[in-house]
Amino acid sequence: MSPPRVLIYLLRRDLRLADNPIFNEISKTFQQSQHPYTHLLPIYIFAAQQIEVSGFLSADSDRSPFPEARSNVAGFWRCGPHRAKFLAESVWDLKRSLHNTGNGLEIRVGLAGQVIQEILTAYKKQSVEVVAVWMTNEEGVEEKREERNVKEAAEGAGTEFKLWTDEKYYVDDRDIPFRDPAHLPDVFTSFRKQIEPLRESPRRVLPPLSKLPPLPPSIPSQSPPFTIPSTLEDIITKLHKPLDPNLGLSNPPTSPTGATSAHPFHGGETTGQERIRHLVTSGNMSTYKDTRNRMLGLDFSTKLSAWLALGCVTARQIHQYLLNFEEGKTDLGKGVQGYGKGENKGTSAVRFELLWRDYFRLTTRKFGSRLFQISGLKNDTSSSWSYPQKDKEIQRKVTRFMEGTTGTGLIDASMKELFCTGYTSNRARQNVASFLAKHLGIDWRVGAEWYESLLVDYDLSSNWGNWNYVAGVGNDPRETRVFNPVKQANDYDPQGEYIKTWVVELRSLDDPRIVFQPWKMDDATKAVLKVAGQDFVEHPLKRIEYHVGRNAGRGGGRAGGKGGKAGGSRGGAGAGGGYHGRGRGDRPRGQSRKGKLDHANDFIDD
Ligand SMILES: Cc1cc2nc3c(=O)[nH]c(=O)nc-3n(C[C@H](O)[C@H](O)[C@H](O)COP(=O)(O)OP(=O)(O)OC[C@H]3O[C@@H](n4cnc5c(N)ncnc54)[C@H](O)[C@@H]3O)c2cc1C
Repeated sequence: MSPPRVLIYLLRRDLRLADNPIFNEISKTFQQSQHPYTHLLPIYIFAAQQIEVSGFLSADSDRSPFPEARSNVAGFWRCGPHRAKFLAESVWDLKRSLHNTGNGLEIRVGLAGQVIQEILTAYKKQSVEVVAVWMTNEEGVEEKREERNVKEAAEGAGTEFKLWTDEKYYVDDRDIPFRDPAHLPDVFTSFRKQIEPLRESPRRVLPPLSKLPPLPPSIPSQSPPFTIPSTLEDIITKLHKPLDPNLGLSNPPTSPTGATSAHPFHGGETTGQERIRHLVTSGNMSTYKDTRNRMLGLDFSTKLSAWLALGCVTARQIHQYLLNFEEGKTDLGKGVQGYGKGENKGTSAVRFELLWRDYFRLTTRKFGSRLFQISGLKNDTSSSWSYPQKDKEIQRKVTRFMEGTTGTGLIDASMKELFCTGYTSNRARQNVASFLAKHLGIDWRVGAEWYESLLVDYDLSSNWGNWNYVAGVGNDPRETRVFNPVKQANDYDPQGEYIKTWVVELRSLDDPRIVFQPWKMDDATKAVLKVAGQDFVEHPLKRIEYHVGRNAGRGGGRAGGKGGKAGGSRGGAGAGGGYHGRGRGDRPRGQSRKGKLDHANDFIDD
């Protein structure tokens, strides 16, 4: 038998078998009679700079050689519990799938360059030839450094290195109409127009894999002081171990009875594929345009973001499912509204949003480290942001923001939901980001870092790009845009159902206007609700000037008594006479005294 020739594939955010350019190539070449390599070693590394790995220490007395994986500005854990779990599940799902193909996946912790170097050194000692190290590229300063480090490690050992373009985006890199990232338009609409028609833009998904080479006969083990456990449950436990469950908050939100997660999903390619199929067969792809701005429930939006972020599914796979449905090419979705009838407004809107994701990724490529600077992509040094590090009062505000006790209902509900579940809707995210940056004037990066820590779907470009955008230092052409979270709650949560789900103290209120701004409740109501003395009713961080008119909520929100009666007491629609007339709050839609309000139904768009 000829000696093994090993190919190492370092997996990153490409955690899938299907539509994966590297696995596709490996499978193709393995069919040939002359194999360029005899064995394949897929490796996933929990990257110590981004995920705290001290939970993997072999003994309690061991010390991690790596600094804690905390964020730059506010010092939060960079990968909080929700994403850590989803990521571990995704890695494990791939391990299982690879195992079923006769291969497998090795899990390591550390810094990618070092881990690869150690493996190459160990193989050298055993006289095992490693023919190449392959990995896919990512945007981002750290990600690029990681690529350079792995390249150096490989080439230093005399091994070929190849950086592949992952094909997980909607428009393939080869089809973007410019090569130089500097040519990316600074306004999304201009970019979109270069790409349209969107339905024609994606490439076809890659063919299914046949066979993959086996794992090498010997595999160097994880270097001390770490040990990799052998079950998914243990991996999740180790990832969670260093994280204080309260994440540093003295009054962390707790999941209220009856509040269910909008994102109860497990990570991995298998569940990602199931989710896409569910969206097609339930008709939710077709109704997406009408439901996407909702905030409660499983299916108002696709919830595909976390799978997309880790590359468990690709945007063009989603597109392919949509095409098949629109053209009636498979039975999936047969009988559902829109089946076989071409693109509809729902499927078109999904494509539109997937292009936003591409756009933010290209923005990272264009602007590099400016994405993380307070002056943002615009290099705007004119705003004076408050820095929590320098001021106890600002720190207190940030804590209340994170705990969801600001006194603005929509913001508080979203922050509590985020903490408890790792997810909150796009509508809520826009309001939260605008509230922190524009209403509180606090360093927006603190919010971006809190999201990085907590979001199950955290994605470098989508997160930092959106925060830049909403904070007014990114590529939103409407510079002065400010979201009014009271108006937004009235428009998108007219009965206050979403807010009441997460701000449990408000559940018995029947006046949505008080739910939107609980600090407006009268003393009697505070007493009934047992909230007297609490910050969110006594000391709102912001008293936002917006009065909900008599027809509260387009969906028929009820206007209760001025004091916001609790639990079935007096105060039905219109009772008490609060909020009559066209006062300041009844300005034409989309306008406020200070800056411009967003337009009610807009996408994050042109
Ligand atoms: C302040 C802020 C931070 C955000 N951080 C992230 C993040 O870390 N990761 C992330 O994936 N998205 C982020 N988004 C974008 C968006 O909120 C989420 O993609 C979306 O809410 C995820 O839910 P969904 O999959 O149901 O989205 P859907 O509404 O079903 O959209 C379909 C897909 O399109 C993409 N998409 C939709 N809206 C956007 C957008 N505005 N920007 C980029 N891609 C988009 C996502 O991949 C999403 O899965 C952020 C938005 C804001 C305002």
